[in-house]
Amino acid sequence: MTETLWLRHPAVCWTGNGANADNGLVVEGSRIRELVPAGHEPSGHYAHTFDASGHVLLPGLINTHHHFYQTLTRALPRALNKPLFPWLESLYPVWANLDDDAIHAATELALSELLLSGCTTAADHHYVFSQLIPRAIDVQVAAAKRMGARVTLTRGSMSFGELAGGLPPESVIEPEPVILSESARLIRAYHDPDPEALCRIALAPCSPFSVTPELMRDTANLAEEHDVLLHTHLGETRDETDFCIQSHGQRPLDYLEDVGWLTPRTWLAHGIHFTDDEIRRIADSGTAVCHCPTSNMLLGSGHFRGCDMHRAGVRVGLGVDGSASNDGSNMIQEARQAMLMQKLTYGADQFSHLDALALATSGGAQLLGRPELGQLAPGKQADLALFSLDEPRFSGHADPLAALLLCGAHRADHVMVGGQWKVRHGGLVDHDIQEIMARHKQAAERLIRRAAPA
Ligand SMILES: Nc1nc2[nH]c(O)nc2c(=O)[nH]1
Repeated sequence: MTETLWLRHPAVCWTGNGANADNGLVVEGSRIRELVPAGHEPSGHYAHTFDASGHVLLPGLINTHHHFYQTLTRALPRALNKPLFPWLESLYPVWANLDDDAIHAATELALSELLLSGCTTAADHHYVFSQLIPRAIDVQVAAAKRMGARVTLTRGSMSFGELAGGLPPESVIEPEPVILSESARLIRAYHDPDPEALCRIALAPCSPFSVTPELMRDTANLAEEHDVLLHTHLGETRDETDFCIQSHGQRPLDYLEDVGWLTPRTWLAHGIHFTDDEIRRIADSGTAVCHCPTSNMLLGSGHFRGCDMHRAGVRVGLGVDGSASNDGSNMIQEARQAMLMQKLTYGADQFSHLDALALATSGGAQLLGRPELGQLAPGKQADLALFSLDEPRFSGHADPLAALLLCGAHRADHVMVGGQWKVRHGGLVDHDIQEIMARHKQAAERLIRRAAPA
């Protein structure tokens, strides 16, 4: 018989769907078997119990946009206080020196940081390939497997170099036939469509200023052929809009439609600079958008129109973005940032802590095509995060769920992925975080040493 575990007596259990689980829930194997309402006990047998008292129990958080490798270039002086284009131009030459060890270390570190913040599923956008790392995604697959988090690894790409009028230097662009054949190889090797999947692959040409329209079209066809998702940066800055008009003769959304990407297969990162009519077209097409509040503030990219998107019916999720423009990978903090940013943009009564939690859970599950994640309900995957409120920052609170975001929770106490504990008592179960940090720090130092002076 599969192991059964009753997580009982949480301070609050937020299921994300209105169902009552005041007395916790029962996990059987990799799934949730039943929710236990107030005053009830589980209806069937359970072999073990877990005392969740004093904890807020949530669905595992879902991060829908990251660049794990950027954890190696956090708070880098040459990139500070710059908007997107100069920021990227200062970092491309550093990222050109990434190697397999660096990618492995960054993937482990980023996933550790995410798990410790209550995140159980993460989408990574890796778009830097060079002769040093022709097979970066294979390295990420191995590292993610070691960490045990659920991932969607996107095969990113850059093909539109500065000689042809794009933004990135030639050192980080690849020939398009290589991008396409590698994308197909990775899907065949690693994409798992099973609802229990720990690893999926999606295709992600980087941005309108770093790939050609031809690559966008060919990638859309490939995604259709293999039934995988599409991801790209769009609508992030005014510079990007100006670039699109000058280089492609179109606003970013027209460009997206023209290359065959305005479809439910696509989720966009950022999505800030859209008109009302463009938001309506995004909603009508079923295209989804990932909001990255901290990065948008740090790079001064603009105000995400979350409430307008919601009213129009756009599917919206949350992402920490890369750790060179955040510079952390903390999903519960990112939910707080989303709440604050939307309140600032629309008014205090227009976006609540519950709206932010929905973005960070069921919103993300929808973006990544994972209906079995993002909510607590019988049959869903047992991906859970438990936060202790036994910290000075929460002392005196009246509402545990509101306190989580208002008082600034930053660390999960226990985290489960597919029925397996990955974090217990605020620490990784299967790994030594000090060892992961030591390897990561060495890789970051090596990378900076190799880079030419700014
Ligand atoms: N926030 C970010 N935006 C981007 N656009 C692009 O082409 N690359 C990036 C990136 O790394 N971060």
